Amino acid sequence: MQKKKEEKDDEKIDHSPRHLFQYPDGPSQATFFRFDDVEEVSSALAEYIVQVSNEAIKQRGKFTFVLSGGSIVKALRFLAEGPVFHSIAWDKWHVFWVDERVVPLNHEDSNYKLAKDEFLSKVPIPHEQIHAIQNFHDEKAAAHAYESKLRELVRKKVITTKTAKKFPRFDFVLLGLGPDGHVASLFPNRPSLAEEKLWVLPISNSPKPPSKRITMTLPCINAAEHVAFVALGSGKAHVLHRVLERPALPGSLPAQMVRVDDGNLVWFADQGATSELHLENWNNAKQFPFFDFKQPASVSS
Ligand SMILES: O=C(O)[C@H](O)[C@@H](O)[C@H](O)[C@H](O)COP(=O)(O)O
Repeated sequence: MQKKKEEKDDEKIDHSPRHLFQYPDGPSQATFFRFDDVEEVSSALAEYIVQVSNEAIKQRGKFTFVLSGGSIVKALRFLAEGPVFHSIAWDKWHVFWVDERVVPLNHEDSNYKLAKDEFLSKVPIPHEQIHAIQNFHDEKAAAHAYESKLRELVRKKVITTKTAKKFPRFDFVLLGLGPDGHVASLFPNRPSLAEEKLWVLPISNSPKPPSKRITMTLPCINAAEHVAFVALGSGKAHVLHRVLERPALPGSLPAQMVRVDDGNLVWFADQGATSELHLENWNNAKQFPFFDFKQPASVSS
């Protein structure tokens, strides 16, 4: 009888993708979506992005979308396919990067090149609305130049800001999860995690190659309207368990420091990535009907 009940509870957790997850050591909350495999995650992520994009375009005629590097860029492929592709007003999109490596934009290590090959070359976003981080072979100059560019786009009202805080408010930031808990190019136990004023920082000694990088700062990420983490595959299982279920020492897990100030933090993960989570302890998770995945995306006017 007891076993049957447990099986039933498990089933409820496994098959419902919507849970309101509360971080272990504070009031900050995130919505957690769990799916069977990468295909399902990619399709749900595409629908989520469509919904956020259409809403932003309806409200202010633009959508500001911030990309990461890493394996998750491939998960954007459903945006460039079928009815989803046709439901997006691509000419209203502005694309940014949360981090970049100091290599030429056509180099194999470039996050811009990865995004171009996997996604941007398949969708009609006007070239001048793709705001790559130009690197000049010097991470300090590049970080400074990108922050100036973002500030100029705030003045031109392409990017909004929060009135009380002086940080850009991007509509959507997409983040990958590093095996050591890093996010963007913000690595564990580094002074860059404590930055409070700057929007973009140079990184000179990244433990993940290449060592020279440029990254948005935590307050810049946390000021966004929607931040989505994507964790795929069993290689992310242990770090996902640490980030979601174990309070960490300050600075030791940058991903745990992503706490969206006044917006939505959402996790998308597959079975492999969630295999070390103790979902049976998530019984307090409430159903959170943030949006209905089954609704067809509407074309915005
Ligand atoms: O430029 C980068 O290196 C990234 O922006 C970085 O933060 C990445 O998203 C994670 O390291 C996850 O990468 P994988 O998904 O490839 O493990």
